[in-house]
Amino acid sequence: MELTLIKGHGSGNDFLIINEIINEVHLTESDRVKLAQLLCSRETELGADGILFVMRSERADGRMRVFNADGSEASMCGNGLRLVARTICELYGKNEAIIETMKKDLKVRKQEELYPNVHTYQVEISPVLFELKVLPLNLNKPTLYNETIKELSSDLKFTALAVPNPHLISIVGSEVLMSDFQQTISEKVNGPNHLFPDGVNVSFVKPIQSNTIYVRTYERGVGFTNACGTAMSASSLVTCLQGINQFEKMIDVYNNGGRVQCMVHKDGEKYYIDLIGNATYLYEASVKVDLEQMSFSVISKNEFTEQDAYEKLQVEAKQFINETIKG
Ligand SMILES: N[C@H](CCC[C@H](N)C(=O)O)C(=O)O
Repeated sequence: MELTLIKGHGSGNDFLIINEIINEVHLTESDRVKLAQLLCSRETELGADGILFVMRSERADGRMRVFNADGSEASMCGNGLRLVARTICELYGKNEAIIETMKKDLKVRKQEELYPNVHTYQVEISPVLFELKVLPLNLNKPTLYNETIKELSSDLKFTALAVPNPHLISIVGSEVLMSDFQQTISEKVNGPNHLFPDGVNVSFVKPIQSNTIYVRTYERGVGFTNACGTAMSASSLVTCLQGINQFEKMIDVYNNGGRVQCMVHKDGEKYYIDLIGNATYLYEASVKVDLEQMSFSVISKNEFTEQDAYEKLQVEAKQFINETIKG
């Protein structure tokens, strides 16, 4: 089959966007799994953290399905949703839209630029669920809020939540952040294990100053990524619950791929988060794919020029991280 796709990124979390609305290909479930495994491999000319399939929706402006590099499907993807928001808004000439995702239809909209000449979108991260059976996390309790998990560590405290993809979050100091502890426990909970049978995204969060945090995430189905949008949103919420940051105030979230902003809202007993960040296109490519042979070739590639503007944001973010955390 022949496909055109766009490679883009949100905070350096990179995706291949396959727009099924304009491609008019018919993809089966197994095609999607194979496309993710084949095209996302970093050994190939493309390579990415995941694939975003943009589809028509019967009730919303568009629909997103996200597959991790290992072929597993995720219920949600914050950085990816910004790219899908851009794709749908530009396709239909809109400034805001509703995107159907696996668990919920979510509001998205074009936003003021986060940095000069950086395409910026705001996406809704919701629902937020704390019940461990939703993640799932097999512990003998209904929720886990700032508590230890004895199988992982005797002193680090974790909070587990689904937004609605599953996250395990710990607020840590520089020493733990610099150690290889995150990798060790992330590999454990993402391999065959009884605690998290479906795996989990693991984030370590370092508060930097008022309304400013740094988040590093080991993603389920991928490994360490530059950033994870749902993880940064869930982490922002956890810092608000712990009184480190405030609800309804903009939080700057630094990550290894740059910076985003999160605002955490409390609506009665429910929480939701606005995630604001870049939706940057890198190139458009036409590819010829043979899923039986699991091979592909790139027929043409046209670069966008907008990455130059994003790199300036990235340089500033890196400098800030080096001075405040690693310094
Ligand atoms: N690895 C994640 C999906 C991708 C989420 C992400 N990259 C984001 O920006 O939210 C999972 O299996 O739940």
